[in-house]
Amino acid sequence: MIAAAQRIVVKVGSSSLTRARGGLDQARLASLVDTVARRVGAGGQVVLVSSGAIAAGITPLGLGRRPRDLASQQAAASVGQQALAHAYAESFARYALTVGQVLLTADDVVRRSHYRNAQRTLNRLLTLGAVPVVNENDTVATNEIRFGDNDRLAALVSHLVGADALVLLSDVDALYDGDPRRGGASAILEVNGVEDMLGVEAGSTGSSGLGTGGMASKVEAARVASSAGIPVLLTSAAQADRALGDADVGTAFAATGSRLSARRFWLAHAADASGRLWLDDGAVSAVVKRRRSLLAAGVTAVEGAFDGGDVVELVDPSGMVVARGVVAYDAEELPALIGRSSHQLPPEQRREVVHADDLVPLR
Ligand SMILES: Nc1ncnc2c1ncn2[C@@H]1O[C@H](COP(=O)(O)OP(=O)(O)O)[C@@H](O)[C@H]1O
Ligand SMILES: N[C@@H](CCC(=O)OP(=O)(O)O)C(=O)O
Repeated sequence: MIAAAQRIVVKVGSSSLTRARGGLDQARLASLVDTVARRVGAGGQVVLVSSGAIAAGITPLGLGRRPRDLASQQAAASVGQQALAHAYAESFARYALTVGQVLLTADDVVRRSHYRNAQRTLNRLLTLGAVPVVNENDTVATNEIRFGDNDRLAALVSHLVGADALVLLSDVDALYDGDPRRGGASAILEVNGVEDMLGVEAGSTGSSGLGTGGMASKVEAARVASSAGIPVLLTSAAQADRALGDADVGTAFAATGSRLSARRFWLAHAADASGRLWLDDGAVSAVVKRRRSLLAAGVTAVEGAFDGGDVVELVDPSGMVVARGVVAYDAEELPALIGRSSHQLPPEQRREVVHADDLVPLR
């Protein structure tokens, strides 16, 4: 799958680039660069999503360990990102390759107008033969608006650049059915759909204390990318060379959905939801299976303060999110309409609550 891909996004975690007590591990970074450069030399295009700014700033600032407070994390990222960019530039220069640093905030990927901006820059860097090195812009991101971990960022960037595959590199060689630190867990070689994930426990803390998100955020990123038609390979940075070749390593997540337009992908995965609509079983089946518009008759409850035109989540009677869409009414208007069929409503209130064109099922 990866061997045949032309444009790929490779995401590498903090734990794979930095030493246990912080500070960049130049040898591991150089080995990753060797792998990426080989691929680019063979005509492939690679976007590198690299974590490690905060971890790389720990030693130069004498912090001792990964800081917990936002201001120190921002300071560490400021120092560490600079070191990271410098190290990549020097290392890729061994292959006469130029790197372009792209620091994104969640807003740059989540707001549709900004999305196109980032897309244009990344595409141009790639066509000019440079290697874009992407990270979250941690120095200005606050807790409320930041991605926090780069797995989700990598999934969004994969869609943004129309990647043929996403490779997630960590310190563990595959997804296991339980945390491998506890022992007795078995590696999962392929994930072809949600049924392969039943019973899998993906922890949300990393082993090194340097990264964030753990395996849970990688599984979620793999779900986002694969459901939008992008296959994902999850393995360790130590196996990167084999992963980008044609060796069978790690866990392969098959593409489960088809490519979505930028707008539908944004609706499904990137946009912030301002509220929730609870659906009865009939409405769930109409929306998810038959791809119909959501009518007021199938809505049982409304949560949140939203205006018509905002994005909301549609949830089934058990509370599971089954779709997201752009709602046509303000939150205050809906209670008077829900549960009523169209012929019971005045003509001006007979429009769909969420039109099928503005709705993306998530199952
Ligand atoms: N089911 C699982 N399969 C594999 N690893 C798991 C699982 N659950 C928890 N983990 C832990 O997640 C860690 C990877 O997460 P993290 O340290 O955040 O990575 P990174 O810094 O590369 O983003 C692994 O080292 C492993 O200990
Ligand atoms: N933007 C942050 C990434 C945060 C992080 O640690 O992510 P990861 O190691 O991918 O779980 C940084 O560069 O430190």
